[in-house]
Amino acid sequence: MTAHTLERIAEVLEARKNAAPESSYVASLYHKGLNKILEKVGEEAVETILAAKDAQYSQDMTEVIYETADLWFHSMLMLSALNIPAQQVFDELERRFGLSGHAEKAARTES
Ligand SMILES: N=c1c2ncn([C@@H]3O[C@H](COP(=O)(O)OP(=O)(O)OP(=O)(O)O)[C@@H](O)[C@H]3O)c2ncn1[C@@H]1O[C@H](COP(=O)(O)O)[C@@H](O)[C@H]1O
Repeated sequence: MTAHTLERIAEVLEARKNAAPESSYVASLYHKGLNKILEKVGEEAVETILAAKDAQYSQDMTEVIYETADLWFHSMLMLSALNIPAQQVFDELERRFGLSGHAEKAARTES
């Protein structure tokens, strides 16, 4: 996957806003509403954490990769439901690129 893949997913999520709920998983979640989408984000976050915990002992990364993909996908769906362009998150990460986390936190707490 590249950043381009996330951009393509964002485009599909936007297009699904006009789709019938029974025709698509994404459309069905839009139809159920933001609370259901947030529930899925929470569920996928927990599943990712559990998979990561197991992976450190088993050294099998398959599940953690699968669950992280679910988490990223549902997080993008959350942004889309709130009409936040995924590009704004890409821009924020780009802005932070090369900036140490410690320096970034110091800049935030000074202002
Ligand atoms: N990347 C994904 C993607 N990742 C995960 N999922 C779905 O997310 C769900 C994950 O939920 P769970 O693991 O809890 O499984 P579940 O039991 O099916 O879910 P629940 O019934 O419990 O809600 C599964 O149904 C997956 O199929 C995805 N569904 C869609 N996409 C992308 O979105 C596009 C549009 O999808 P549709 O709207 O369905 O055409 C697709 O072409 C993909 O690119």
